[in-house]
Amino acid sequence: MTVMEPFGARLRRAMDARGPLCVGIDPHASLLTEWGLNDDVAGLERFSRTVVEAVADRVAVLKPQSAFFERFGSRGLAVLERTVQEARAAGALVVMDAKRGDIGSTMAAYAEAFLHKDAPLFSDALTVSPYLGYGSLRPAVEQARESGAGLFVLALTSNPEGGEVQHAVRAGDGEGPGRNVGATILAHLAAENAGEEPLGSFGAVVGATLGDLSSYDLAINGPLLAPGVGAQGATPADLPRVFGAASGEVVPNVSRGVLRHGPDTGALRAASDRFAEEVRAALAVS
Ligand SMILES: O=C(O)c1cc(=O)[nH]c(=O)n1[C@@H]1O[C@H](COP(=O)(O)O)[C@@H](O)[C@H]1O
Repeated sequence: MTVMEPFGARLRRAMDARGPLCVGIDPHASLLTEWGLNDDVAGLERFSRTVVEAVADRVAVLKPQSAFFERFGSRGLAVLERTVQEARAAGALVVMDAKRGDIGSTMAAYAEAFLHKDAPLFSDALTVSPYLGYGSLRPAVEQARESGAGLFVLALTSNPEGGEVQHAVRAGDGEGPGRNVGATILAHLAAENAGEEPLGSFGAVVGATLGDLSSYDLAINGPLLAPGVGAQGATPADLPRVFGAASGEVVPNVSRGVLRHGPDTGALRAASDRFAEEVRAALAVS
């Protein structure tokens, strides 16, 4: 049996070859309508195929948002399976954005669904929520290691409501004041990725919308998925200010900012290329 190279190594190579941009496949009902498609399974399939055709051969990562597929039940999930397979076949890494999180024994089943090498929805990485406690993600970490896959763990999310959980300060552990929950998640990830080269497989989600993050230790030796560029108001030029010395590990995600240019594949490609170029210029480490 061939064992797949770890996700972190595959991602590093893809980022170096293609640039770090991640394009989200988020088939909102409103976008289907804007594209002249019906809000049904056929519309969903055309939308997703078009995005894959337009950009899967040029961006490092595609991130389908599972909710927009689950909306259509089993037929929507069948479209999601094909989308993942076609995107991977075209050379993109796929991050399944399903934000799963549960008690450990149930988490093992979620991990099997998305990260077991024989799973119909096998993806290169999965977004997960650590808010049942980081340790509840252990089975997903183990499954990812076994499959050469990765995780993106919600640490500091892009939405304004996230702070009430993620900025909460834990009681001190006897060695000084406690740190906030987001920082604790980052510390767990740094431990997970320790010693991995060229990059660990266990990434954090850190919103590009959050402004100066210099009070956080973002050096987790893993990728930082940064949603919020485009429709949520962040720009590629903001990235160095937000991520500082960790900018080289940032995978900025743009969904609606690219998708609103469809349904023409050329226009989608051009929009993705523009973001890719702006990101590359902004993150160029001198
Ligand atoms: O995990 C994510 O991808 C995610 C985390 C986060 O903190 N904020 C966030 O917007 N996302 C996702 O990133 C995408 C952002 O989409 P746009 O705002 O259209 O670019 C959506 O699929 C969100 O679900």
